[in-house]
Amino acid sequence: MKNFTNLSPIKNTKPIALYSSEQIYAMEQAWFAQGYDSFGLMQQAAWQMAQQIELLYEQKCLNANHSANTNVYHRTERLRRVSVWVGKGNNGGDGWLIAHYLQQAGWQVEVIAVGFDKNDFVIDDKSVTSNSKHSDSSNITDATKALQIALSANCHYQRFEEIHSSHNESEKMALLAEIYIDALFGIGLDRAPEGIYKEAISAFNRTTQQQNALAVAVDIPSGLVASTGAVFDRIAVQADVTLCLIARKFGLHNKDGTDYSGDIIDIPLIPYQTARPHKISDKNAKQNTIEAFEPVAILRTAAQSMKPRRQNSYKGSYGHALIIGGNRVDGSQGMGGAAILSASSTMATGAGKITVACHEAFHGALLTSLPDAMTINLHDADGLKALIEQASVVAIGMGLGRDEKAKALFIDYIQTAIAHEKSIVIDADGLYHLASLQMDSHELVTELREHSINHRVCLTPHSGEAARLLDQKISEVESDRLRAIKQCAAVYGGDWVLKGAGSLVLEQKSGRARVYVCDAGNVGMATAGMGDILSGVIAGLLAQQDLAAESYSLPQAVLIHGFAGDVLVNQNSDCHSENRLMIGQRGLQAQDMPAAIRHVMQLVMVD
Ligand SMILES: NC(=O)C1=CN([C@@H]2O[C@H](COP(=O)(O)OP(=O)(O)OC[C@H]3O[C@@H](n4cnc5c(N)ncnc54)[C@H](OP(=O)(O)O)[C@@H]3O)[C@@H](O)[C@H]2O)[C@@H](O)CC1
Ligand SMILES: Nc1ncnc2c1ncn2[C@@H]1O[C@H](COP(=O)(O)OP(=O)(O)O)[C@@H](O)[C@H]1O
Repeated sequence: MKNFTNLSPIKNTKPIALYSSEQIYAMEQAWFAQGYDSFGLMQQAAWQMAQQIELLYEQKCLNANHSANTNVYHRTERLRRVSVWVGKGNNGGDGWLIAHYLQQAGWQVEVIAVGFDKNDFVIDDKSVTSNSKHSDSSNITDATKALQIALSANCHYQRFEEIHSSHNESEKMALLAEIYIDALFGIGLDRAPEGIYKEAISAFNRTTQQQNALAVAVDIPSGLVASTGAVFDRIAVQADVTLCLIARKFGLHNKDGTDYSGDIIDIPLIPYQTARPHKISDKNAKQNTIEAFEPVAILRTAAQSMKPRRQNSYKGSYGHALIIGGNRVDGSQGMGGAAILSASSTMATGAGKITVACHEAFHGALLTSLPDAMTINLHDADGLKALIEQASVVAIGMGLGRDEKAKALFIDYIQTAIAHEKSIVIDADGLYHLASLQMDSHELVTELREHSINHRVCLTPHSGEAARLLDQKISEVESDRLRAIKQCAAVYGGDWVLKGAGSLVLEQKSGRARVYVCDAGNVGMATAGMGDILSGVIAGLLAQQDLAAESYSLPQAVLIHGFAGDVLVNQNSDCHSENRLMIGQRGLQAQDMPAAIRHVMQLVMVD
């Protein structure tokens, strides 16, 4: 859980470029093509990681001393013990060299080798002394060379296969350590770990937990797919810290990545951003290289600052948001709350005026909680279409209903909004209807796509809604959320949020799509109505024409929404009143959000 004791991330942190594993391999290849040695790169990687591990160890000792209430730090008296778990690829190669360097630095080291044959440990002096520029030019791989160097230096090792039993592996390990290094799989993982590998990952997690030890992943936690953030069958190393080599992987920040990676420390190693275009002489190769290194997404951890309003302005200066939803289909309880929640967050962002078009049955409830809103009957088509003409932004779909009557209203109101060149936000049941219209090859889908070229159209599905829009299974969307959001944009046009842990945002500008990962929000927000709140924030920002473009952008809206949730679950540290109630991950309600949104809006204001 992120700590928002200090809310400065809202204003200060820089965006971070995220890459797929294919791109990282391409970066390495471009580096080697400039004449640099692949084993040299592995040595640098391992050396820098060894340094980081020393620092992490010192930090761990300091923390332990602080919690033991002593200010004395007995560095030299401590045993420094590390257990390094290695696989057969280059990630394992990194692990062997880390073990070697830490042993040289005085650590007690044990390597747990997984998937190795006994013959792999026969010392071969030739491979240690081999100094071929590229390992491809000899039969010795970098990983083998690393293993041989560690063996020659007498690094102690055990084969996992020999110590593994269904009982307690840790009893059979020669060494119980303070730090466990996961170098089983890196970016080369391309299928579910099975058999001994699956056992090794589980044993690694069990042991680090039993020992209360620090779990440090080399490059990426084993089991996590670098390009997607997926984990097969929940089998992945649970890292406290990930030492991320070369460039940030997209998978560390999406889906399961946020659960498994822990704190991320970058070890950049090569200047892939600046060195690549200059040294490659072939014109075509140069173009390919530039394209290959375009990040797949940008991690946004900070919201943009907003300027104060002009004193000489009035409510009309800050737009009129029209929220259309909250229907009641005959015989049902209805979904009035969806529109009310959405309107309340629109208001909390500072939109000048708000009208809620919902079923008349909910007008009383709406005005009780939001007396500042205007109301109109959702089914008063003529009245509502006249209002659409006046509105600055139309947000539609939250609790709209899925019956044919609601579908007809959706078509009518969207066509009116398009005819009057309005910004449009579509959520929930609106997305349901849009998916049906796409299946029917209805002209509205094309009209909306064309409208989105020159006007803001924001669509905000979660994975289930995206699956329906794409006529795919939810598992297909979830297996590659990056691909899914791009497909949504390609089919329907417009700007998109694919909601969930590490919400993805896709914005199209000048014919170019940019994807962002918004690093805000928490699992407490996995409750009904949070999506309605998000659509309200988007509409509220879009309504305020005085804002700079970045300040009403979709990433900004998603960040403000996420930070509001974060403020709530950490609000004891952020508020000065001892008496204020705490809200935790469990029990956070969508109705708590507007107050927190107002708070975040104030935090992002420039003084
Ligand atoms: N190149 C460089 O210069 C540098 C690279 N660096 C490091 O290299 C790492 C990438 O190395 P990598 O490409 O060797 O991939 P890696 O993650 O070790 O895995 C491949 C191995 O795993 C296996 N395998 C895969 N999935 C499996 C499964 N489910 N179950 C079982 N086996 C499975 C696969 O076997 P195969 O598919 O061949 O059967 C193969 O043996 C990168 O993350 C970074 O740490 C740094 O040192 C910087 C310099
Ligand atoms: N684990 C999580 N981490 C971060 N944000 C989350 C998490 N779970 C849900 N959210 C956010 O809460 C909102 C939930 O939206 P949605 O599923 O549409 O809810 P509803 O349909 O009930 O309004 C989304 O913005 C989503 O990104």
